[in-house]
Amino acid sequence: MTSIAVIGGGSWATAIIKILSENNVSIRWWLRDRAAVDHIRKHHYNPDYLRDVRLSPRKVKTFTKIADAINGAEYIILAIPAAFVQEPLSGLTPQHFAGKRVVSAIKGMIPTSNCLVTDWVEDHFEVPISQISVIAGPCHAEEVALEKQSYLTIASTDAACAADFSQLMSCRFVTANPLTDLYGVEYAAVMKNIVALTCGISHGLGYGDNFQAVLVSNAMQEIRRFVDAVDPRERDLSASAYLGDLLVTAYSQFSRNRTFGNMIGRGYSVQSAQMEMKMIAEGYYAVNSIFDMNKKYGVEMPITEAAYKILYERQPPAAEIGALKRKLR
Ligand SMILES: NC(=O)C1=CN([C@@H]2O[C@H](COP(=O)(O)OP(=O)(O)OC[C@H]3O[C@@H](n4cnc5c(N)ncnc54)[C@H](OP(=O)(O)O)[C@@H]3O)[C@@H](O)[C@H]2O)C=CC1
Ligand SMILES: O=C(CO)COP(=O)(O)O
Repeated sequence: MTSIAVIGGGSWATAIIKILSENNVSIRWWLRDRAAVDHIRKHHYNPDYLRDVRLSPRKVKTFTKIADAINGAEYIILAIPAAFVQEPLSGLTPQHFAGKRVVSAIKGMIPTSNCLVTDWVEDHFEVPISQISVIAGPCHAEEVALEKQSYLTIASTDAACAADFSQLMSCRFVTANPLTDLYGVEYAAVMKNIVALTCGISHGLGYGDNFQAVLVSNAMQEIRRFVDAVDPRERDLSASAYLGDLLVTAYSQFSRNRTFGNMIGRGYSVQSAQMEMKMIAEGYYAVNSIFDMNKKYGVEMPITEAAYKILYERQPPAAEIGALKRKLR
């Protein structure tokens, strides 16, 4: 039986636990909310996210201290939005991570340093990069809860590491495939959130499917330019880890980033949209990180720039999407 610590109590953590529970695993789940822990111990479902997902008390144990959750675990899965992942892990040291594999389920960047979560884990906790992987691919927690057929990609620089964890993340309704393009997959996952957010803004402004199709096609080219500049290597961006993830997030009713953008397009301020949404839209933070990073690379990125001007320079969405409109082909 494989022992796996899951860090984070939101929708994606809950969905990942549902997938893993289909296999021969023992799950050590850390949530920051004491009341949620008590509730799960008593009622065997998460009171705040995906309430329909039943949690096996035999397989899933909850913890209020991270060090206890990761004690004895072979894998540590991080499933907290990137903007908030540092604080709960701040009491941990490289010793806590020694000999363990780390999996990032996070599609975001550490905002204070603009670094990928996997780079942060490697630097901060001295985990060899070959022992780190990411969970990627087009997969919404809500559809996992409904057991709708889904596909994931597990990316690691080490093929065996990716293959091993792919097995654990495959079940009746999920097929997980390994890939060795760790950085390409991770950057693409961060950037698709920016695109979904911009799709949402356009939709909120009244733009239709015709416009969105062109926006998404241009976005794929923007992702290619940026990823090639940051981590040049042969990769097939039409694979589901890249294009598939972009499509699901840009078009799905479940997308947090699209929903957030839609509110901005309809006139909400960033703060009021964040307050109204019960979940976190990673894209808001990603816009700032990627925009900032690109000062070094100088890649042509009209979509990210438009999103940055709207979200961080408070430029009117209608004017910025209007200007973007003239740059799309
Ligand atoms: N949802 C999905 O379908 C997918 C999500 N992802 C990625 O998974 C990651 C997690 O997202 P998701 O589960 O959807 O997010 P949710 O908004 O559903 O949950 C956020 C989680 O983060 C916790 N959190 C918020 N602020 C803090 C904080 N300051 N300190 C500690 N914990 C905090 C929340 O705790 P609390 O409940 O106590 O507020 C909650 O457990 C993101 O990077 C996202 O991009 C990837 C693929 C699919
Ligand atoms: O990454 C995700 C699905 O693959 C979740 O992000 P969204 O909720 O914004 O689509």
